[in-house]
Amino acid sequence: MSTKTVRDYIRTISDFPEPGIKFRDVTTLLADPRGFRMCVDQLLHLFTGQKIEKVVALDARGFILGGAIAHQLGLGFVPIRKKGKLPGPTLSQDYDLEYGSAVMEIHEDALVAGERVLLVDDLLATGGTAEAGVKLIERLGGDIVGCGFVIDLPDLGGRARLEGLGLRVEALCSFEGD
Ligand SMILES: O=P(O)(O)OC[C@H]1O[C@H](OP(=O)(O)OP(=O)(O)O)[C@H](O)[C@@H]1O
Ligand SMILES: Nc1ncnc2[nH]cnc12
Repeated sequence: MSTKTVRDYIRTISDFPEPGIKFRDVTTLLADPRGFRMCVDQLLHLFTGQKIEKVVALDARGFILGGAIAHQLGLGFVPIRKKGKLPGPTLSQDYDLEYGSAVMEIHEDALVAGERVLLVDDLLATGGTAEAGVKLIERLGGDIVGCGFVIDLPDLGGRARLEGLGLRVEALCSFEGD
């Protein structure tokens, strides 16, 4: 019987997209039927018993997980997209990345004030992307139940940043000190 964990399915590629970055690649996790199911089931399990009304996920890798989680919970899904991709009226939020900076957007009518939201992405590094998502959700009046990630890179400070905002942060595995 296989004892592979979610972490075991993740591939590391050095010097992508820039020299010095160790890219933690979830495509190898998602391509494996057991790996994909395992990570969706484990994320769901972490939030069992919580009242969640919408699943919001971050462009682009977060959509794969967020869509599967929303489907499994029978909930609606809301995308937070990189600038210029959403067709309707949007709110925008600047953010910094481990390698660059960008703008995220959400449709103005994507959430009802007070709606209880689970925020999902594949990976937490500096937390800049997730914090932009948090700000957009909160600007629409959303109430964030928690933030779920497959991978945490704690050395980059994202978990501390989100927890400093009073948010519950859950990740299935971490890579640190290497
Ligand atoms: O915690 P941070 O330092 O903000 O980094 C984490 C973000 O970086 C990656 O997305 P990326 O911007 O590479 O976009 P992609 O999902 O479209 O590949 C990852 O999927 C997270 O969204
Ligand atoms: N090291 C990393 N690997 C994969 N995605 C990332 N997003 C930000 N940092 C990353």
